Amino acid sequence: MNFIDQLLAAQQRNNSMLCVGLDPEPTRFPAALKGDASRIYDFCARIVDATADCAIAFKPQIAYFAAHRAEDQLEKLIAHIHANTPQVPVILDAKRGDIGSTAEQYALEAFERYNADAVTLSPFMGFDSVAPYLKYEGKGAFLLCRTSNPGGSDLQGQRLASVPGEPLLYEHVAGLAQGPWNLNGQLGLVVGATYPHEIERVRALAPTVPLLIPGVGAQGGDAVATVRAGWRAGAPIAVNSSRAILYASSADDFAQAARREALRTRDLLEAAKG
Ligand SMILES: O=C(O)c1cc(=O)[nH]c(=O)n1[C@@H]1O[C@H](COP(=O)(O)O)[C@@H](O)[C@H]1O
Repeated sequence: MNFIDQLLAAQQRNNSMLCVGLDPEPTRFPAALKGDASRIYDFCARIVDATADCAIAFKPQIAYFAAHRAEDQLEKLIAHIHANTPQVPVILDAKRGDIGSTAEQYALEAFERYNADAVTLSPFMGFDSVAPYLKYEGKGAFLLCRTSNPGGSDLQGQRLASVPGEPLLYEHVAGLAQGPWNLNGQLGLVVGATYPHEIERVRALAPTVPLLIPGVGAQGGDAVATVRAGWRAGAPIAVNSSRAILYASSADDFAQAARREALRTRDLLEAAKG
């Protein structure tokens, strides 16, 4: 099954557009695990197991593992998800972007070392920096388009006078992902939940690609406005929340609290479909 079909199947099975972000910070772990980077896998596996039936995807952020020399725990975690929850795909949030020869190594890392189903990429270096990922049949790649942070507009909001129609940079990226760059039909776009107007614009320019939409929860994005702007039947959206779910409780009941917050967010997103 290719990545987009995996997303559609998980969305249907779990009635969910919620992507559970796995951004483990040992200093925020509950007392029994607190400060212990060797317990990153244990913490994340508990979250995965508690939210597996209400997620469209899991999104581990690689920096939270690499910073703690915990790449082996990330490998083990993704293997755990595939073994126990094969119906929920894994998006490796690595935001890679480099010349083709280096991109080949990054693609190998994402899809063979970690066995992720999709990866996040920066499109800043152009098509030849994205192409190596597209050689992996069935794997997905999300291009940063209009990111959730305020500084995203510094570059993404600039107008391209030399491109027909003079689009803003993020609009141009959306058009490339919907059209000429989408060689294997597996490209998606990242658009922040903090900018619903821009989600709507991206959806108009890229009506069929999947959208990864981070920014609900800790960043304060509007879940209802996000779904209204981005959801269309047949074009999946994965709305990510990380810290609000992971750290819903700092006590021993952290996994149950994560589940409650995941269910609450999942239901809010579903209700907004109208
Ligand atoms: O690519 C991403 O996932 C991403 C893009 C973006 O525009 N904004 C954004 O916050 N993210 C990631 O989404 C997650 C958001 O985490 P919370 O703010 O804790 O929900 C982090 O892992 C970010 O790195």
